[in-house]
Amino acid sequence: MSTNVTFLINKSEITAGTRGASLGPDAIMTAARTKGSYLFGENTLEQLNITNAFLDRPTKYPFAKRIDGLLSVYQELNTKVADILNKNSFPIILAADHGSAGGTISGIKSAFPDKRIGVVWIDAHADIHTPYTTPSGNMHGMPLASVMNLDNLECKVNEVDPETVSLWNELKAVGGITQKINPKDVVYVGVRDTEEQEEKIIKQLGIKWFTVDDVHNQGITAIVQQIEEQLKDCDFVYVTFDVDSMDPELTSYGTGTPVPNGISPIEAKGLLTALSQNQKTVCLEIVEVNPCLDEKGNTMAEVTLEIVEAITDVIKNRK
Ligand SMILES: NC(=[NH2+])NCCC[C@H](N)C(=O)O
Repeated sequence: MSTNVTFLINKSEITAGTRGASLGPDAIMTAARTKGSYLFGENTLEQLNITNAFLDRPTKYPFAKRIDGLLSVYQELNTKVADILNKNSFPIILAADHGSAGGTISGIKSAFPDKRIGVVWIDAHADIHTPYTTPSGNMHGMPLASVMNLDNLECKVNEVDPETVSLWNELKAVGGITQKINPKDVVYVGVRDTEEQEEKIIKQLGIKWFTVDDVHNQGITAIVQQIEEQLKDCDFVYVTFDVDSMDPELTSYGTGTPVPNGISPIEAKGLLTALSQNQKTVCLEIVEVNPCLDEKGNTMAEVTLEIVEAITDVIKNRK
């Protein structure tokens, strides 16, 4: 028996600060067509509603930009991801920006409310801000805090209005369970661009963090072993891959918030294929390809496609 894969395309790019990530999933599909790959025709493909019209009017929430739109994205993802999992299919989400990852996690938790879910967060950024601590107001910096039910008031720098607070609390409650993830069940890989408010809470919560140097020095096998050890008490694992975890010099600047000195595309592929082999892994997400910013044509999407092809192959051949 092989595992069935469902690609879920989410083109809402309302949580990043730069424009164009909504074209990321299409850029990956274009890379596939150029290459003559039928990856997206051979597997089930579903689309989420697009909320990008929120970008065409001002947002009312400076410390949680377009949180009203993101709430509907979370709600839809919560239902869709749970549905795919309940049909025994494996969701691979190709999303525009990272802000929606909290909606994906809500969907996993809704499908398995009594199970403990681990998260592998492969990214240049920690994405653990809250409206109280954000330097930018961009919601793609907050998904992890939303699923761990964090406010981080200790590091508060923003005076947040009551309407934003109420939307933030609604966002955290999507799916009915407010704390979906235990901080001990989160592992960072490649994170290297954080703010002080984030560093404080990461330390306080004791979140496991593998740096780019750890990946270079210890190698993929050792890192994956330690990730699995850290998540050994989890029933299921969600892996999310922000392409800005990779070194822009070895890929391209085709992503909204590139950061120098990342992991290599070979390391990324090794990491993701190894994590896909883990039977506990039930959902993968790939985010932040932005072809509008790509100085090398469609390179970021091409590099990403190779990784998507490799993980799909591993998952489909899983027993
Ligand atoms: N997934 C990402 N690209 N996140 C970027 C976040 C950048 C910064 N920490 C912020 O909150 O604005």
